[in-house]
Parts: sequence; C-alpha cells; structure tokens
Amino acid sequence: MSPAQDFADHTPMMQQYLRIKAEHPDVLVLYRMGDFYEVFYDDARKAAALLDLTLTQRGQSAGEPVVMAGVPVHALESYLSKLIKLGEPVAIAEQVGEVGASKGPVERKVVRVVTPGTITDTELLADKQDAVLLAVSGSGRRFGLAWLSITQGEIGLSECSEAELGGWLARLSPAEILVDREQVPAQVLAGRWPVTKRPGWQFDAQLGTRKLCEQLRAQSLQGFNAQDLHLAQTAASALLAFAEHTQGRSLAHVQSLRVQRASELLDLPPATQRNLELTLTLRGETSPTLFSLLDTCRTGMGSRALRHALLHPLRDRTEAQTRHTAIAELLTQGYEALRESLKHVSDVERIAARIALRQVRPRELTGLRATLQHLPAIRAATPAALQSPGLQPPADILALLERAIALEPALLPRDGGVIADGYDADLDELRGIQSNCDGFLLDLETRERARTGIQNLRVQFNRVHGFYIEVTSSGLDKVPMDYQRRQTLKNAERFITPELKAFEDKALSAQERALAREKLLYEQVIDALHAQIGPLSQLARSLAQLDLLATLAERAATLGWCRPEFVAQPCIEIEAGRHPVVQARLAETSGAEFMPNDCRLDARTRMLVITGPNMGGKSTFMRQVALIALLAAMGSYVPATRCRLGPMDAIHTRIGAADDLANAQSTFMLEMTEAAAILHAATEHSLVLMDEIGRGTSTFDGLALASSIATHLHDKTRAFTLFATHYFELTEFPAKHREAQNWHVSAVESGEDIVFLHELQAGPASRSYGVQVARLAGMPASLIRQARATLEALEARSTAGDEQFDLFAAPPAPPPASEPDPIQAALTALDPDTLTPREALDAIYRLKALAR
Ligand SMILES: Nc1ncnc2c1ncn2[C@@H]1O[C@H](COP(=O)(O)OP(=O)(O)OP(=O)(O)O)[C@@H](O)[C@H]1O
Repeated sequence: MSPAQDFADHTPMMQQYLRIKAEHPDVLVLYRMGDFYEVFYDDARKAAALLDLTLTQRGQSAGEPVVMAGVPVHALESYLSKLIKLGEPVAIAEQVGEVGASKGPVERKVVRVVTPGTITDTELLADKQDAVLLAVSGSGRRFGLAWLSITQGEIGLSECSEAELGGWLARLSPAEILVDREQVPAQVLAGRWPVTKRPGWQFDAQLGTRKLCEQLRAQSLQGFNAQDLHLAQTAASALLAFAEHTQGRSLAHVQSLRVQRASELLDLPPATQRNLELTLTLRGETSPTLFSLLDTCRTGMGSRALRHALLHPLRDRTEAQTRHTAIAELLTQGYEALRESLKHVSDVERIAARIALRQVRPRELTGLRATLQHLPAIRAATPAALQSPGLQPPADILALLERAIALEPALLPRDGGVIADGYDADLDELRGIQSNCDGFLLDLETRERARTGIQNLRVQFNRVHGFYIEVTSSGLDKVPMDYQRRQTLKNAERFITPELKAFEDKALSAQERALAREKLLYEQVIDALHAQIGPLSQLARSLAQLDLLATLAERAATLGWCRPEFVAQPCIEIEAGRHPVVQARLAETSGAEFMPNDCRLDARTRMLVITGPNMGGKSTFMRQVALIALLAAMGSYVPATRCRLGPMDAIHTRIGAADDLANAQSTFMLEMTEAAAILHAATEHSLVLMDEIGRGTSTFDGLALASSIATHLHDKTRAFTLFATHYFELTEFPAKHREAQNWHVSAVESGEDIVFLHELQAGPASRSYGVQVARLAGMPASLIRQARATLEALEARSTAGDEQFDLFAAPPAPPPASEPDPIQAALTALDPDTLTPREALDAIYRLKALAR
C-alpha cells in the first residue's frame, strides 16, 4: 500500500485513528506515527493555527484529501507547553503494541490526557507552585470543594458558603476547575481560571465516598473527619474520575486526605490577598511580594510548602507555635549547614508521583539516588528536635538505585545505557558482545591485510551500511573472490565477507536484545520503587518542612525579626513594626532607612483613625500590621522588636482599587461592594483595614458614608480597625467614640517643600499637604500657584461659615405619625357582621357626612 493510501479513511490505520478520536471528541488527539505525533482533520487545522505548523494533505477521505500536521516526538514537551498555556487539552495516543507483531496497524492507545490541572511533566510545571486541579460541586448557597495536585499526593476537601467561595478560589489558585456541566457556579465562570465541564453523573456523593475510601485504602471517611461533607464528597467523585482518566491509570501515590474547614483558617478574602500583595503585586507581577521576600528556599518542595503555609494560616495557633519553637531551635543551633545540605536535594515529591504514574525518567532516579545518599548529611545538620522518621526511608531504595541505575544514564530508557553494568548477567553478556566488537574488528583487519596483501585495507562500521571492509582504488586488483561489493565511493569500494556478515548479525541483534532487556529491567526497577511510594512521599514532606523551617530561620536572622507571642486576650501590640517588603525595597533602591512604628490595639482601643499627608505612610503602616499578624499566624517570626497577638479570625482590607471594567463595576460600586462584604463578615476577632473609604464619590456622599462605616465598625462589628482617611472631619470621631483614637503620620514643611517623617504620632494631622505633594510630583509651577490660591480661598470660606455640622449626631428621628383620617377611623370601628340592615344604612349616612 502506498503512503497516500494509508490515509484513506477506510484503511485500518485511519479507522483506528477515528475510533480513538471518537472517544476523545473534545480534545486535540496527538496520534503517534514513528518519530512524529500527527493530528488530523479539524484537530490539524486548529493545531496548525495555534502552533504555527504546516498543514499537509494525503490520501482521500470521502473524496477529500486528509488534512494533517505533525510535531516531532522529541519536541513534544515544548508543543504541549504552548497548547496548555493556550488552555487546549491534549490526548496522547501512543504505539503500545510491537511493530509488526500482528496484521494491521500497530496497537495504539491514549496513554494520558494533558490538561492544565493534570500536567505531570517536570518541564511544564512551575518549580515553586503546584498545579492544582479543583472540583466544585453544588450551586446556590453551599459548595463542596475537592482538590489535588497530581504531583503531590494529597487530596483536600472543604465546604463553603457562597460568600466564601471567592476566597477559596483565590487561595487555591487552581490551574483548572471541574464543574458539573448543568450547574456552573457564577463565581467560577467569572474568574480567570480554565474551567472544564464534566457530565452531571460524575458528581455523586456516594460514588465520591467509595472512590475516596478506595484511594485512601480506608473503610470509611470517619477517621479523616470527612464523613459528613457530602458536597465535598460529590466534588471528589468528579475530581478522582478526571484525574484517573487523564493519567490513564489509578493514582497510587495519592494516599492522604486533609479536610480543611473554612472556620479553621484565618480568613483571607481575595481582596486581602491582592491588597497585601502576598504572592502577586497589584500589577500582577511575582515580585516584590511577601512570598518573593520570604522564599529563599533551597528546594521547590520547600517553596511550595511555604506558599501553602502563607495562604492557609490556621486560627488555632498550635502549629504556628511549633514552627516558632523550631525556628528558635535553628537560630541557636545554626541553620546554615542544614540549608547547605538541602541544596543537594531533588524534587522527591514530584519524582515519587512520577514513579507512581510510571513516567519517571532515568535522570530523575539518579537525582533521587543523590538525595538519598545525602540524607545522612542532612540528618547530621538537623537539630534533634526537628528529626523525623520520614528522613530515614528504607535502605533498600538507595541500595536498588545504586545497583541498578548507571552513573550517568541516558535521558530516555529507550536510548539504552540506563541500567548499570553488573546488575543483570544477561544484559552484561549482550553488552559484552557489543564491546568485543572493537577487538574483533581489529583482529579481522590484521588477518585480512595479511591474507590479501592490501596494506591500507580497513574494517569499519556506520549506521547506514553496517560493517564493511574498505579498499581504496589502488588495492582493488588484489580483492579476493569472497568479497562482495556493498558500496562504491569515488576513490574506494566497500565490501562485505561471509565472516563479517555473520558477525554483523550477531552484534546488531545483541544491541536490539540489550535494549529490550534494559527496558524490561527498568520497568522492574519502577515496580520495586512503586512499592515504596509511601516512604518516599513521607521523605518528601519531611524535606519540604525542613526547608521551610530553615528558610524562615534564615529570614528571621537576616532581616532581624522577632518571635511573636500569642495571648488569649484580644490585642494587637507591635513594637517597632516594619513593612518587610517596603523596607527591603527601600534598602535596595535608595538605601533609605525604614521608620519603624508601634501599633497598640486592645479591648479598650479597637480603632485607629489615621490621618496625614499623601505619601506619608498610612497605607504602608496599615499593611504592615496585617502582614505581621499573618506572618505570625503562618508560623514565621515577624518584622518588629516585640509582638503580642490575641486571637484572630480574619484579615479584611478595603484599599483603593482600579475600576473593575471586566465586571462592569465602577470604582465606587466596587468600593461599596467590598466594604459591604467586610461589614457582613467581620467579627470582633477580625482585623479590618479601611483605606480612604468614600473617596470614589462626591465629598459629602463620601464623608457621610465613611463616617457611617466607621460608626458601624466601632459600635456593631467591634473589629480591630485601622481607618485611614483624608476627611479631616473624621478626626472628630474619637471624641465621641470611646474605643477609637486619632493617630497621624508626621511630615514637616521646609520652605515650600514637605518632608515625610513616616512616623506614626498620637493625635490628628494638622493639615493634608496635598498641594505640596503635587509639587513634589512635578506639577507645573503656575498650576501649583493657582491651586495654593484656591486652597486659601476655600479655607477662608469654611472658617467664616456656619457652625460645623455634627457628622456623628444620632440619626434624625423618623417623622411623627400624622393625625388619623376620621373616615378611616370610623370605617375601622365598624364590624359589618354585627350590624343590622338599619344600622348599616345609618353608618353609610354618617360616613357620607364625614366625607363632606
Ligand atoms: N515607615 C516608613 N519608613 C520609610 N518610608 C516609608 C514608610 N512608610 C512609607 N514610606 C515610603 O512612603 C511611600 C508612600 O507610603 P504610603 O503609600 O503608605 O503613603 P500613604 O500615606 O498611604 O499615601 P496616600 O494617601 O497617597 O495613599 C512608600 O512607598 C514608602 O516608600
């Protein structure tokens, strides 16, 4: 059959392709053909457009040529990475049968489906971040969540209300969200995450429970405290089904479950995560952020554990306190040696997952081997209090890797040279035949030179022609009868002899057999490692935690942070607190010193009204208080000289933002929506940051709203509140509200200029210096002169005006009820059931008279 005929749609190969495609209608199917992955028909057109491939045409299908495009096997990863970034899932159909083993095309099967949330290829994954696959079930008021990072091995379950869903999505930052195609939550659609819709029957609580029990090898979910989470179980059924479907196998390494109840976490709503620039700056960059400042981890596992700790701080402070103690231990015993030894650690977590998925590559196994060899040094550098059984995996894992895997193996098992010499006698023998080659060829060459008398005769090998004896033109007349011509060159001829041919057959078949043997042995090594997934995952967790702790210790020492103290009574007491990221930026850019500030909030002072000039440092101060509280809660030391913290359930922030044009919300609408959410959610254990609320509307509206919001927070919510404002009128607030105090950021005037001291001082600011700040910003001098004159005029008018309006006066009483209408009163007094006809007639006359 000609190549073109291969592609006619009635041929067995195209039938095989069409069958595979029918099973995967929604994804691009890459169909392996020798050294290429081919895509056909509409997939080909789509792939050609997305990947800039050349379309070709072959054969005929229903009278039309078959359109196709291909990518070379060795370049698969770079194409996959492009497709995944474009949100295009891909099914990979490999040749799984032996070529020529049966009639018809080689057997092919989809071995895995690659989607943004299920990538396992080391090259496609970010080192410092997990790709989280999240399933969301339910609609309306309550939602079930189940998530998993395939390269990590732990399932997370939770349930939340509609208001909490946004916080969860921001916290988990999933690479892909699975939803029931008939019930897609609006918040999921509104987000920036790739969404995959799955059939409704895959969302089933009973199925979820069964799958979870199977996965965790448990009788019930009771031991995990997850038996009552029906919505989360529903999500888990879809999650596990999808994960298995994409990997083409069950996930042996996923063996643990963590139930995370929203009420257990310090609530960090999406606005807080954004405004505090935890992992992304307001501009969407990854640096400078709190995470980028903290993350000096030595391993990807450590960085991922750090990110998790930062975004999932617990309200209960036990775990954080244990971390503080560990940091203290590392600071006294030294952390440098430990951090140095962690440099030699590979990503054991991902390697374990890739062993479980049978995708592990030889070089990853040598990485694992080097890590295991290095464990004694790591244990020696770890303080006794931080040792854990996980750091001592069974010795046979290392023994196996040392015996079985070559020192420097090839990239892929199919290239050979992966299994070490001496591991398998059969392989050694086959390799022996190959390496004896050189000796045999030299020997043959000497013998043939002697036999023929051709002195420059040479025995050689190349991949295309195999073995041959080369004789230059000058020696051709001496060539014996048994030489058979193989190839003619310009100045020479190449021959083969029966002896050389026999040797060639033996050598080439030895090479093929050695490769097959290596493949088998490699599979056996993976089988043996598969049985050790448990200890390997435990090792990964221990190493990640060690790296995280050593990093926090290093940061604490380098940046001069202190151990926070947790107390039972409500308070936030910080001495000489700093904003760690602003401080680091200042040091890097201008070399300027950061001005530390105190903060004292307790049962008697729950609100600070902060005033002062623009650029004075109000936002920085408020954020630093929140960051210090968060750092303490995640188990880190904090940028201060002393810090005492009472219980805390949430950090809410309302800080100026740009218009949310995508969701058709104006700045003001967004401001009010966020403020409303805070007023509903905050409790007296929450920390609330309100930065210049009300500035998105007219002065009077804004002032009125700002003062009402402050009153609500003070009187009703009673949250610890930092309230920065430009409305001077609000400095009157503390005079009438016992638990509020005025503070201001200081600045001094020097001539026409202003110098910011960034120091927080008691009392209200004396003025706002807006015009001076505008001057600093480089406004034209004439404009500044005009602004100054206008300002003076306005100020004069306001002092000459009426007595100041009392913003915080009690709301006016509702208008008094008016006199009741006499007709209505008479009508109300009537009871028709008790009237005689005569009385009824009288009543009508009376009403008629009243109406006149
Ligand atoms: N404590 C401090 N020590 C040194 N520099 C500081 C301090 N606080 C703030 N700054 C510097 O001042 C700049 C402005 O601070 P910030 O944004 O907090 O001012 P602001 O009062 O909130 O201004 P606006 O009212 O315009 O929002 C910061 O970017 C930082 O460089």
